[in-house]
Amino acid sequence: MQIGFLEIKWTDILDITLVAFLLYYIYKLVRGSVASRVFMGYLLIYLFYLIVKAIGLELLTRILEYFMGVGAIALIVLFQQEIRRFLLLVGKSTSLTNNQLFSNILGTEISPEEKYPLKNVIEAAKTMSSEFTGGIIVIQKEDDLSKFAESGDVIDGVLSKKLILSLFSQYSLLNDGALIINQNRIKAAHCILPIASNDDLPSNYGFRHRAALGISEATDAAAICVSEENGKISLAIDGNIKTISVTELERDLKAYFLK
Ligand SMILES: Nc1ncnc2c1ncn2[C@@H]1O[C@H](COP(=O)(O)OP(=O)(O)OP(=O)(O)O)[C@@H](O)[C@H]1O
Repeated sequence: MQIGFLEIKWTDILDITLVAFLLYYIYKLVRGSVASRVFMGYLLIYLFYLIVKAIGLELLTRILEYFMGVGAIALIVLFQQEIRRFLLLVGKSTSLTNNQLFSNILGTEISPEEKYPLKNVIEAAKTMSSEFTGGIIVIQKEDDLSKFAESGDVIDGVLSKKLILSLFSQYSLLNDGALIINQNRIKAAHCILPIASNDDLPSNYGFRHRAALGISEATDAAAICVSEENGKISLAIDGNIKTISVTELERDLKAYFLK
């Protein structure tokens, strides 16, 4: 195909489409985190490098080339969480056990409702909210959370509303920190989560909310945060946190885990 003086082959269109998808997925993964600013910074330097190269400023081109060479390694270190999530995403969508046919043959099929028994968690959050009991409940998705579970106390008990409420009760020695849930088991309580680096958060979001946001930035887990101060429920997913009603909590958790 000829557009003006440009000759465009079908491979060029395929190339541009694939790059656009790649950039879109990278943007989706880093959106809202500090990594997104680093990514934008690197992109701007790269654009500057292209301009400098086109103009023919050789010394500056060389310096920028060296800088970007080292920068690429720095980016891998900085983006290791995002790269992991990206690879998990790719692996997940091509995984044999996710395929209906293979699941039936292998007999490994578990319905999403069985895998993520959200009802107990939603009920517990509702009660905690009405009683102004503060707490963070982290629901594991694909990413392994054992590193965070190890920072707390092992529970490994069957998930139930009563157990969640007992662990967060004011008389519990484990009511500080976060609860980590994996499928139908409460893995650990009293866990320490990474604190979010995002500094555009509302002033009423203290360390509890920042910890909930932090785990959602670092992994694909969802974190429910109930405020001790005002009983409000917030939900952190994919590096975003918002204060929501119980009905919205149910809707959003189902959309995230069951679809
Ligand atoms: N890194 C962390 N990981 C897990 N939990 C944490 C972490 N940091 C703080 N918390 C929890 O948050 C509590 C302190 O909450 P803080 O009052 O600072 O937060 P907040 O977001 O204002 O919540 P609230 O609305 O409930 O007051 C601590 O007692 C602890 O249970």
